[in-house]
Amino acid sequence: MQTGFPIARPGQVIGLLGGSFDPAHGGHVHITLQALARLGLDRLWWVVSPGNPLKLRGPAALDRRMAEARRLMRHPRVTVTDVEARLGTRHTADTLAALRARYPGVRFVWIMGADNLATFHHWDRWRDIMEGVPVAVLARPGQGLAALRSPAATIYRRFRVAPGAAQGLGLRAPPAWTFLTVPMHGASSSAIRAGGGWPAAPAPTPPPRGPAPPAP
Ligand SMILES: Nc1ncnc2c1ncn2[C@@H]1O[C@H](COP(=O)(O)OP(=O)(O)OP(=O)(O)O)[C@@H](O)[C@H]1O
Ligand SMILES: O=C(O)c1ccc[n+]([C@@H]2O[C@H](COP(=O)([O-])O)[C@@H](O)[C@H]2O)c1
Repeated sequence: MQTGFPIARPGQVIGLLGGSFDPAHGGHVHITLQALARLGLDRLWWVVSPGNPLKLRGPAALDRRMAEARRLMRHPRVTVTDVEARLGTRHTADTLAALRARYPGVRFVWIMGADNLATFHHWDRWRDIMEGVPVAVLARPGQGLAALRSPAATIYRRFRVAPGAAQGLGLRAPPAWTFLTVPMHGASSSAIRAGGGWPAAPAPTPPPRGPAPPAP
């Protein structure tokens, strides 16, 4: 099992799929395999977040999410990592800056689902992210239009890379982003949580029973 900081060599192209993974599911595996096939990556890391800075509700414990992600995602070119907890970063702009400093010469590509492109302009220093690393966006059911009409997509329209050229995305100078209309997978962590597959927190303990009410 991988522990500590993952290994990467200068010149390698590493895809970063950041997420809460609360819990990991088939949609994450699906876009990972699509990204590996379509983006010319040497490796892909699942960057399991200590907690999305925009989400009010805290996720399940990091150890638990890591263990479940590692159980689900088994591939020789994929590493599940808690680098953000190790680096002490939460915002993606900080994570990318810290990774670039720690891994000189490694080329990182930020990977996300279409729902995140739609709200990308709310992220902290989102333009620094766009201008710091190439970005790959993968289709997600019901999210395509909002993503492609989003402020981020509109402002960076000129820098969009055609899907046919996406194999070389990681070698391009940013800003450079692509939208891959891959076959879609409908899984989401929120649906799993809502279905009771992964309770957000231990079930509340019922209040202690008091004495039985007096008989009427
Ligand atoms: N089914 C999917 N198709 C495409 N992208 C996905 C899919 N599921 C997750 N992603 C992407 O994977 C990354 C991590 O997702 P995350 O861990 O938040 O899971 P989620 O299912 O989106 O969670 P939630 O439902 O709680 O928002 C995000 O960039 C998200 O857009
Ligand atoms: O940096 C930000 O402002 C920011 C805002 C929202 C989401 N993110 C990152 O986006 C990734 C996907 O988040 P999530 O919770 O949708 O899985 C994860 O790595 C988050 O840390 C980052």
